[in-house]
Amino acid sequence: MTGNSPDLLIKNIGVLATPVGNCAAGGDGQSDIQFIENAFITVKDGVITVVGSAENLAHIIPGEKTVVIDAGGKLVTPGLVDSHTHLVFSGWRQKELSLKLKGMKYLEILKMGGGILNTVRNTRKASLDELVANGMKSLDRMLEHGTTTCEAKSGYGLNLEDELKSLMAIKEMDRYHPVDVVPTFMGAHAVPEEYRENKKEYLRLVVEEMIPRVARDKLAEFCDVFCEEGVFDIEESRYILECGRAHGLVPKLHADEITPMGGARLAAEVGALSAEHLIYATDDGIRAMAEAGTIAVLLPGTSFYLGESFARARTMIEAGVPVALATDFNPGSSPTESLQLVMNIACLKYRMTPEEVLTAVTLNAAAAINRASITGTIEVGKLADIVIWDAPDLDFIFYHYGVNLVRTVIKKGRVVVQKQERQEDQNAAFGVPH
Ligand SMILES: N=CN[C@@H](CCC(=O)O)C(=O)O
Ligand SMILES: [Zn+2]
Repeated sequence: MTGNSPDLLIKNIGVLATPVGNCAAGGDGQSDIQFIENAFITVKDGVITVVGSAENLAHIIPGEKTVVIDAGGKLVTPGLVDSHTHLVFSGWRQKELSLKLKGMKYLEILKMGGGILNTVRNTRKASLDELVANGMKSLDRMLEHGTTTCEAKSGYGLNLEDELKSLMAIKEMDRYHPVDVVPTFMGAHAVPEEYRENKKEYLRLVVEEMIPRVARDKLAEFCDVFCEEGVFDIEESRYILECGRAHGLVPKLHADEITPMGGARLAAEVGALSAEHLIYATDDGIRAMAEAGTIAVLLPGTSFYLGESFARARTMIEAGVPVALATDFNPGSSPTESLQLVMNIACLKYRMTPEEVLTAVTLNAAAAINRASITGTIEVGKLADIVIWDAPDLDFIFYHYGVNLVRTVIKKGRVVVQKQERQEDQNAAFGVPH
């Protein structure tokens, strides 16, 4: 009897909101959300076994060991998926803020040897353990804000040894932290200072030494390149991504972030799973992505933080490109772990609806890192990655902004975040003299 009873029962869900399916949703499909009122969920061995509405709850027989969570009539969604982060680094860059306020541009700071190159100097000096400790702290913050899976890029090592160290740090974090961490190799994040006069030689190092080693040691699933003016141009980016693919690394691309370079089209041409940023993607690039089925990973927090324009999310959705949203968490252009904040910015600045945003941070984000068959929706057979919000409905989390509205986070069926609830009676007692 106990053998068949669920490990976890979440009951009294006011409204359960989830996309459905295992594939990225574009066009009208981006706003297809299933809403179930008065819902419950059961979980066994970390996997969702039943999603039902209250009238069927009587059929569920909890065992002695079943953990029962009362969702208190609140909103429940899938755990959030952050599909673009630069999680592994040492040293924050708060000094750049005053430069930015004086009008200095992101690429100017990089050209002076600051920006990414500043972080490279600090990351090279850091030990593996230090990188893991820094990353774990940020993963804690992500989890508190509802993120249950994230992607993480290397790219602050920029030599064989330190790129491997960064990817090993990701592996360690994935092993020890409840958040699942999916690794991307990004040795082509910048040209390191020692190769400034000899970029060709750095390209050779990436292609002939780093990629084969990363692939051999199974340290990454994806290969990403910063395709940008003064960093890697279109043909250099194509060369690196094709070499990565030949070694089994799926292409991704930082495309058209600060300069319109034709990155969106390149991503489509090389069969990239996703193109990221896309602030200056052209109509032609967007069409090419729609035809190729490339997912757009948009990063509105970065536009907000750099004072740049906002990507044309509505044009992309209307063209049928599936849109995902991510933090771009990094120490320079987007120092935030909160996907919730990004959801708010996307709603208000991209004019994406709450339904479109929910798909963008769950199903589409999972698809952008090849995880849509196991997470990103609340459906039988998927991992029990679930958030209970201190909110009565989906609209509320877009309306009440700038605060953390997560109440409970469940990862693979285990409660990993539980906020202290204010008791009704405590509320009632408020203002009563002692
Ligand atoms: N644009 C390139 N890489 C990061 C920024 C990294 C940094 O500034 O340290 C991004 O995606 O925004
Ligand atoms: Zn990035």
